[in-house]
Amino acid sequence: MRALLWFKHDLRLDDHPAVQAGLSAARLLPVFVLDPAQLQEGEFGSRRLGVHRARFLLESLAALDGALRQRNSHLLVLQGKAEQVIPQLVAQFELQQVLTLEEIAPDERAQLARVQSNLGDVPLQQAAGNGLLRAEELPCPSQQLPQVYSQFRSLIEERVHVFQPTPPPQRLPPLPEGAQQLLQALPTLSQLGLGEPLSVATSRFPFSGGEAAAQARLRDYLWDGQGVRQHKDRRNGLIGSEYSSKFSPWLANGSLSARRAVAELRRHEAQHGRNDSTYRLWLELLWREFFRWTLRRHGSALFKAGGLKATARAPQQLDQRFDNWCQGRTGMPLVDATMRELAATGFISNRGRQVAANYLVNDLQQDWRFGAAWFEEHLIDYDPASNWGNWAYLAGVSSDPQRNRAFNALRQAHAYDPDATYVSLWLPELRGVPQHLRHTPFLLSHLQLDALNYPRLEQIPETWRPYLPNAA
Ligand SMILES: Cc1cc2nc3c(=O)[nH]c(=O)nc-3n(C[C@H](O)[C@H](O)[C@H](O)COP(=O)(O)OP(=O)(O)OC[C@H]3O[C@@H](n4cnc5c(N)ncnc54)[C@H](O)[C@@H]3O)c2cc1C
Repeated sequence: MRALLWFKHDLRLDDHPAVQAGLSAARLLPVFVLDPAQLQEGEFGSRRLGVHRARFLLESLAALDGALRQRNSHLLVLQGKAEQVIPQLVAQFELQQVLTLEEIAPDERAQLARVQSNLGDVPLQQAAGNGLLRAEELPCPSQQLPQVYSQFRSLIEERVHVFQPTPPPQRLPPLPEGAQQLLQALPTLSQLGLGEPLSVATSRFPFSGGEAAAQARLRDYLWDGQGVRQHKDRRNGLIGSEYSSKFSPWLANGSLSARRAVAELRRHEAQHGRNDSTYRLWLELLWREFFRWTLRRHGSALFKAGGLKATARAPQQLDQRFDNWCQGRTGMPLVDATMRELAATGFISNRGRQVAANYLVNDLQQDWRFGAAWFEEHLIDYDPASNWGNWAYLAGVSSDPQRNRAFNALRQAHAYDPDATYVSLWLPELRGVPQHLRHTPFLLSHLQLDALNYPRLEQIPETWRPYLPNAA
């Protein structure tokens, strides 16, 4: 058998069913297709792929190519539309099968269908591989899974799941004759029209793309540094590399298998004992799983203004306040610091995401989908199910029955950034303001704010009154 191995959001050799399926091929052509359309503005005015994730992606592809080279193979990276590129390669090298992992998001599924249609009689074999649970491992048909996280979790936890990921192969079949000639250097960010990412001295975790970096972080968080044992207490942190696992960018592009992560977590628990923190990490990974099954079930409905609730009335306006939010210039320091960190580094904490998203939807009353699309462009760990699922949840249009999830942003600021260290890090213009006023610069006079070149809040919400400094 001569096969094409099509990598998409699964940039690894470990625990990869399509890689395993390709091992018996006489010739195997590993391919990744980069679609330049991802770099153009979409429906909501943002790109689907921004500079930070593109950097991470290019590093991940280089690492995958390196790993393949060590095993007698190569990665062919081509730009174009998969529905044209894949069938063309199949015809050119007389391949008999295309192996890949299945997709769960509607656009990606539609693309798989187009590829299959253009392949004609050549089968496109899709294996499950980026989630934790396969459909046959669920306790009920997927359409009957509970639509509320707590119930989903309880149901999944009724059974003990043992994950036994397959290790990476030692060697892969050779490329088809002549395929070497198509190999070319990866494009640079500039060639993709993205410029270069800003170099940020205060950047938190030094994320680098690729499977080896993912495995190193897994090792460090679970074994060497054992950060996992404090996960519960630290998970609301805003600064630094150790407040959470930082697995998400590798999980999102598939450099890390979720099943491998959980298998290692179980191994850690077997050796060092289970505690609230190790359990908490499992619960976080179950959130990811929950949103994956939600996306599978509801498909494109998740991307609609009303989300999964046909009758819900999510705000649908869009005005200057949205641009201010994107630029980190709303006048609410915690939100602004979060948005500036996102633009500068491509990563923000879960707490930061919640506060910023909530503020856009509930305080600024803007259309949540534009916020989700902005995150899509900027997050290095962007994942359709987790991003749009979390946004819909916060906008009150998910399958969760609770409608109003409004946060008090000022209360959050005092609770999670009590010394204003985080806002001082990302908002240099506030460093000269007395510390007790750094979360409330809107209490300063017009003259003072103008001198700082920091925006003024339109209005101080009534609910913030109890959290204003006494001096005000
Ligand atoms: C508005 C909003 C948008 C988000 N967009 C994304 C996204 O595009 N991609 C993404 O991976 N996560 C997203 N999240 C979820 C969460 O913020 C990140 O997964 C987490 O901050 C990543 O850091 P970590 O790997 O250190 O997480 P940890 O706290 O160490 O958790 C471990 C893993 O569990 C999963 N996880 C944890 N929390 C969640 C959650 N709430 N939803 C889904 N999975 C979770 C992730 O895979 C994460 O890597 C979003 C959250 C919000 C509120």
